[in-house]
Amino acid sequence: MTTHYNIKMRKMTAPLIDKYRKLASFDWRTFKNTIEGEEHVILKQKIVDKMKAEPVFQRDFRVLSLEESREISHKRWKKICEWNLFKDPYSDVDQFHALVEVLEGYDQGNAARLFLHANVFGAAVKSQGTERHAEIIKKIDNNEVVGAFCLTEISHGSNTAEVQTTVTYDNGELIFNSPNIGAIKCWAGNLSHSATHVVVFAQLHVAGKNEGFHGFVVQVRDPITFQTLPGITIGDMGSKPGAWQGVENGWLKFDNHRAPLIALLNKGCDITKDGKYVTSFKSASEKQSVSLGTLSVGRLGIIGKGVTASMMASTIALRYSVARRQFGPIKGVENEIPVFEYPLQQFRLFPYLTASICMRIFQKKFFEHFTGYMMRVIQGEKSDELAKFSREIHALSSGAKPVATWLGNESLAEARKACGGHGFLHLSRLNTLRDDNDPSMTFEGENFMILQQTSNILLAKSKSSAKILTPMRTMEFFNHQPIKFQGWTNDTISDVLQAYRFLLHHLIQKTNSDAEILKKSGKNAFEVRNETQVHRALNLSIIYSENTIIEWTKEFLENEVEDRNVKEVLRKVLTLYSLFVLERHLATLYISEYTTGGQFGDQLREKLRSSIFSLKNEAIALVDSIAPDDFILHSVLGASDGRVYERIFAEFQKNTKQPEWICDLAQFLHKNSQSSKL
Ligand SMILES: Cc1cc2nc3c(=O)[nH]c(=O)nc-3n(C[C@H](O)[C@H](O)[C@H](O)COP(=O)(O)OP(=O)(O)OC[C@H]3O[C@@H](n4cnc5c(N)ncnc54)[C@H](O)[C@@H]3O)c2cc1C
Repeated sequence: MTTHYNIKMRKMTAPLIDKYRKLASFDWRTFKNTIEGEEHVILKQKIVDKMKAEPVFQRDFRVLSLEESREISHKRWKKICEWNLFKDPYSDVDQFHALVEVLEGYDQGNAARLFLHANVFGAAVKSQGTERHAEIIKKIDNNEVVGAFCLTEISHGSNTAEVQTTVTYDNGELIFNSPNIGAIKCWAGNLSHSATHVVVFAQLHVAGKNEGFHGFVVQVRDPITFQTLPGITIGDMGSKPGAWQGVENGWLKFDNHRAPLIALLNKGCDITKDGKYVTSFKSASEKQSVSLGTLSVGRLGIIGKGVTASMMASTIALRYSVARRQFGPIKGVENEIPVFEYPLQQFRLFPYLTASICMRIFQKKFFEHFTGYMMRVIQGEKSDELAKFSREIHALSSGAKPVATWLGNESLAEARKACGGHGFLHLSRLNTLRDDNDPSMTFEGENFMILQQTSNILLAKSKSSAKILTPMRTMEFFNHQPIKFQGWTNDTISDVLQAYRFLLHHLIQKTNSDAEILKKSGKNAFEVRNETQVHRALNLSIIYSENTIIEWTKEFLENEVEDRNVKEVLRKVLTLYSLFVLERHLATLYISEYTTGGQFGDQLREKLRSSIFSLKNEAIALVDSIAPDDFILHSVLGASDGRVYERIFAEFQKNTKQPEWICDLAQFLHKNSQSSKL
C-alpha cells in the first residue's frame, strides 16, 4: 500500500525545479561567491557540515515545550562553545560573521544565547570596563561564566535614561536596589536560569547625588550551585512565540544587594578611595551614549536578521511555487501550470528576492566600514573624523535596521500567503520564522523610535552651510541640487536615484519648514520633533536608508563584479529592487511636485512589471544562490530537490497514532448510543 503511494506521488511531482534552473543566464555558484565572497561560503559550509554530523543539532517540526526548548538550546550552545569557533567578534571577524549567518538561519534562539553572552554582555564589559575588569573578561572569553544584558525594566524600555534601578555607593561597596515594581529588570536573555553575571544599567548615587546612568557588571548566581546571591531574585517571563521560547528572557529584582566597587564599568568615570565621583565625560548624555554604544553594533547585526528573513522567505515560497500547479489554459490535471507562472505570484515574491540580495550586499559593505571604524577605536584614535564616522554609523544603522526588519517580516508574511494552505503548516517553517523575526522590529531600538535618530542627524546636518563630507559618503546628496523628473533614460537605476535625491531634499525642506511654523506657534523642541514625524521625518529616515542601499549595491555592481553574466543579472535585480521601493513613495513624489500628470507613475509601474518579467528565467537560480543549505533552511516546501509532495507526505505519515483521550471519546459515544436506546 505504502509503496504504491510512493510511486504514484513520484510521478505526480517529477521536480519541475530543474527545468527552471536551466533557464538562467548565469551560474548560480559564481553569483553566490560574488555576493558573499568565496571564503565566506566555504567557512559557512564547514560550520554547517559540523552541525549536520552532530546529533544535538538534528530536529523535526514538532513544537517543543518551554523546558525542552531551553534544554536543547543549552546543549547546542555548549557544543558550539566546545568547537571553539571564536573567542570574541573582533579576533576573527570572518569566522564570526560566518557563524552568525549560519546560526541566525538555523535558529534565532540558539544564536541569541551565544551572542547575548559574547556580543552584547561581553562587548559591554569590554567597551566600558578597564584593566580592572581583565579577570572577568578572561572568564567571558573562556566561557567560565554566562552573561546577560539588563537594560530594560518593566516600566522603561526605549527611554533608557530614565531607568529606575539605583546603585548607591557605601563605604567601598555598591548597593543595588529595585525601588519599585517598574524598576524590576526584565527581558534580559540568558537570565532566567543560566546567567552567572549580568551587565546592569542603573542610576548611580554617590554622597547623596544622582550621577546618572551607568553600567555595572555584577555576579548574580553562584556558578556551582546556581543559587542567586543575597539580595537578588530572578525569574522567567513565561512563554513566548517561535524560537524565542528557547531564550531565557528573565526578570531580576534587587533588594539591597551589595557588590564590590569593581562592579562599576569605569571607563571615563570612577569613585575615588575617599568616596568622590570623578568623570571625564562632559555631560550625562555623553556618558549615556558611550554606555549604549554597544547597541549600535547590535543594530548592525539585526539588519542581518532582516536579510536572513527575506532570503528564507523567497527561497521557500519560490521553490514551492514551481512545484505547486493550479489551473491551466485547458482543463485537466496534466495541463495545470506552476503557480510560479502567474504574474501576480511573481509580483508578490520577486521584489523580496531582489531586496534580500541588495540588502545582503549593503550589509556586507556596512560591516566592512564598521570593522574599519572599530579598528581605529581599538587603536585609541580620537579625532573629529572618527566622531563623524560614529555619528554616520549611528544614523545609518538606526535607519537601516527598521527598513531591513520590516522588510524581513513583510516578506515572510507574503511568502506564507503565497504558499497557500501548506504554508501555514510548521513544516513550511514560514510562520515560525515570522514569529522568530518579529521581535527584531522591537529590540535594539524599537523601529519607529530609532528612526528618529536618523532624521535628527540628517536635519542637524542640513543646517550646515559647508560642503557635507562624511566617511561613508551616505550624505553626498546634500551637495547636489535636486532635479525634477525629466523623462526616463536607459539607466533606470540612476533615474531612481535621481528621484530619491529629490525626495530627500524635499523631506528635509518640508520637515524644517514645518518645524519653523511649529516653533513660531510656541511649541517646544520636544513637541516640534514629535509633531514633524508623520509623513516627514519618519519618511526621511526610510528614504535615506533605501537610497544608501541602492547606491552601495550600484557601486558594488559597477566596481566589484567581474563575471559578465552575473553583472547583467545583478543589474536586473537592482533595477527591480529600486523600482519596488520607489513605487512605495509615489504619493510623496507627486506631493513634492517631482512631476505632474499620471504619466510618470504609469511608466514607473510599467517598468516595475517588465522588470519583474525580466527576472522570470533567473529567479530560481537566484534563489539557489541565496538559499542556505537544506539542513539550515529546514523547510519541506523550500527543499532544494523540489520534491515537495513526497516530503509533505513523509511528514504526514509521522502523524497516524491515535491519542489516549480517544478512549474517552469512544466511551462517550457509546454512552450516548446506550442512552438513546432507552
Ligand atoms: C524578544 C526580546 C528580547 C529582548 N532582549 C532584551 C535583553 O536581552 N536585554 C534588555 O535589556 N532588553 C531586551 N529586550 C527589550 C527591548 O530592548 C525593548 O522591548 C525595546 O527597547 C522597546 O522598549 P519598550 O518595550 O519599552 O517599548 P516602548 O518604548 O514602551 O514602546 C511602546 C510603543 O511606544 C512607541 N514610542 C516610544 N517612544 C516613542 C517616541 N519617542 N515617539 C514615538 N513613539 C514612541 C514605540 O514606537 C512603541 O510602538 C528584549 C525584547 C524582546 C521583545
